[in-house]
Amino acid sequence: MITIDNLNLHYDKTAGYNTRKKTGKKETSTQVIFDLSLTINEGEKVAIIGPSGAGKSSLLHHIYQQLQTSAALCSQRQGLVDNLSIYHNIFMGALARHHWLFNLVNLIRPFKQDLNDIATLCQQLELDQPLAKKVDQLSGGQRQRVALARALYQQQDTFIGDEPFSALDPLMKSRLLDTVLARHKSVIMVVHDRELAITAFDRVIALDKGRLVLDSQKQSINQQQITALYQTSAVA
Ligand SMILES: Nc1ncnc2c1ncn2[C@@H]1O[C@H](COP(=O)(O)OP(=O)(O)OP(=O)(O)O)[C@@H](O)[C@H]1O
Repeated sequence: MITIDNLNLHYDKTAGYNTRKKTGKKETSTQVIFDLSLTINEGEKVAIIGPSGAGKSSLLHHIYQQLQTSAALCSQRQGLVDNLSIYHNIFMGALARHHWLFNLVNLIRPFKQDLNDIATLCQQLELDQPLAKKVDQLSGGQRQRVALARALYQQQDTFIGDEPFSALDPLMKSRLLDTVLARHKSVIMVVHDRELAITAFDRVIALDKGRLVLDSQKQSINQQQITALYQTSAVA
């Protein structure tokens, strides 16, 4: 599904992420990923872990750039439109599936089918708020579930998530993760909860200071190695 070969990713203040080669001139950018090679096959459920600033979001951003229209992204930034309703924010996930005229009519006067589908989705995500409510009136955890619902409503085979449950309590986090895993063939997700990463995913990838330091299938994960990764980083 995706092959990354010796990736060196830089973050430039003006141009954002880029993969340019070193020129020898004075550097104006920061390198965030170093010599990273990785293959992720279709059907895999992969957790990306690592200490803060390790490069997890940068790697996820690069993966999404490669997959683009074939993957649904649920990023930390959410990108919700504050003065639109829950319904409208979630329906945006389906815009690419329909003709623009259908989208326009549906946004002005929602079709029953979409209203029902989105209401069902909200129930599954335990979001018990009126669909007409504007998202700027929601809590952090409710907003996170609207962003998650919008990504699920894209109905893609691949889900890419950057800690999409950070504002939720552990039990709800675990239930919603099960929903995301069940609804997608492939999942690549940054997960801050190490325990959850190890128990719920088939494969765990760890980054530290921009480098791939662990790539392990669930059955052969070395818990001590993961603990050490976070301890080393805390004292560094
Ligand atoms: N907008 C930005 N401007 C400058 N540097 C950035 C920017 N975004 C990321 N970086 C740099 O890239 C490095 C990796 O950041 P990234 O967000 O990928 O890490 P992360 O592992 O996802 O961290 P966290 O767990 O805290 O979200 C950081 O050290 C940071 O300094």
